[in-house]
Amino acid sequence: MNKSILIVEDEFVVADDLQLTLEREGYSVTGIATSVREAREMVKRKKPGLVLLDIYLRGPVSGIEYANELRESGIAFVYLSANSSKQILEAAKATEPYGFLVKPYRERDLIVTLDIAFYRHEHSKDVRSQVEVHTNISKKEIKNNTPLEGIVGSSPSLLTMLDLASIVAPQDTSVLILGESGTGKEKFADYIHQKSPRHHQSFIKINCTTLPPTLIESELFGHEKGAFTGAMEKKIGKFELADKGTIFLDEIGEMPLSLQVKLLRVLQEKEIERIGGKQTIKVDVRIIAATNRILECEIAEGRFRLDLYYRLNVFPITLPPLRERREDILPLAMSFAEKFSKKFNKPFEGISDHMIAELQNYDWPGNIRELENVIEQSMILHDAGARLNFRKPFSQSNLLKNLKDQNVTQSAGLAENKMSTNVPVNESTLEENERNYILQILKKTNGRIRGAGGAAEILKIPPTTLHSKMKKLGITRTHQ
Ligand SMILES: Nc1ncnc2c1ncn2[C@@H]1O[C@H](COP(=O)(O)OP(=O)(O)OP(=O)(O)O)[C@@H](O)[C@H]1O
Repeated sequence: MNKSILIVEDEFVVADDLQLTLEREGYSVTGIATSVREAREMVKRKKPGLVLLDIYLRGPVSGIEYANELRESGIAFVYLSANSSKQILEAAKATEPYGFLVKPYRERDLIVTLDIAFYRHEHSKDVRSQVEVHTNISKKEIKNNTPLEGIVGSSPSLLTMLDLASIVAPQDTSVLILGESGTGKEKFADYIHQKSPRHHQSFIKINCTTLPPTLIESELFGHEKGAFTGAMEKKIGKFELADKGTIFLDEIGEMPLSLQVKLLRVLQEKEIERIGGKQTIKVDVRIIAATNRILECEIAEGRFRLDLYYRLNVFPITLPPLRERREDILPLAMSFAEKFSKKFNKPFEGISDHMIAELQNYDWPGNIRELENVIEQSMILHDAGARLNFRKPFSQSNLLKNLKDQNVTQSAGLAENKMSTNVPVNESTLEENERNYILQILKKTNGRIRGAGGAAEILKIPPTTLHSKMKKLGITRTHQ
């Protein structure tokens, strides 16, 4: 691998110091350019493996503008900049750099960043060569022939992401799945595992928000007997359990900083240590991480480690929100309606025109999960002999109120555009429906009420309101 570096930096002292450090660390420095013009010429002549690029340079062209040329030529680059304002970070990010170092940086950060940058560049080459091998997996073929493990949709943006997932699946690289809540990140992680050579091994999921920080470490890495108060028995952590398989770390943006260091070690050294343990244990685990947070902002605010970000971000897949792929709404709705008609043993004779229009017009802030919930609610309330009708999404009200409104509307004989069931719903059925619905949501969130992806957020009501509703409906923890 070509480990030579071109320094593009117009401050002589900084450049000179960099050169000394890099050479001491075993890298070869192909030269120092003080402007983009010089850099272009040196890249052509010396063909460096990586460019360390200052953003503000002598001459009319900035480092960020030049970065686009480097990217197009397939040359890795890492920014060096004293300015890390949001605006600069955004502009830099758009050029897909292999790293960003904020001056003044520590020598150690420089070395780690370069190590990761070379590693990522090498892996992205593997992936690129796979793209060539896979050119026959066209989007059309995925759409028509390849079993998609329950992934519904044929919008170009979804198919592009499926293409990427199919390409990266057989590779042993980490994958970072980005996207708003409910866009299908876990579904994609599952798909990647199923399509990987590890598919006969375990696929272990862990949600970094559902466990208190004190428990995550033991959950991930395990502990020895007596490691801390309450550790009565030895516990094998998820990483050991996932050995030879895949681990899915959902909501990675929520992982405490102290654990991020340990995760980095798993990625770099492929080893773990149980809490209270003395020996290191080798693990062979592929990591797929997901988040709905903007990790760059988390990094800028000191909540996420840059080195871990670069390790995980070897192959990002960004899932589009449902409102940006409206053509998928109807196929998804149909597939959920069929699923729930079987589950609730209700006939399904298609979706009413009114409902189709409402589904298409709504913006789906909770994405596919919200659509699934709406279809589930509608199916619960659906009657035989009619096409499936729409009930206002939960976000606009609560179920009880909607049903009451609907009762009033029906008894007043008004043909208002609301979900309609043909028979009036009595109060006990309303309560039962609401109770069942809340229980289902709580089951999906593993009983979690608060926070991102919690039941209150899905139901679009404050957690305190949900608590009092649960109390009123007699829902206790044992029910969940
Ligand atoms: N393309 C799809 N086809 C069919 N079902 C889907 C698709 N994408 C997601 N789903 C379903 O939508 C629901 C939400 O998906 P998933 O849990 O994968 O989203 P997520 O992005 O991981 O959500 P969160 O960020 O809240 O964890 C799940 O029930 C999943 O099975």
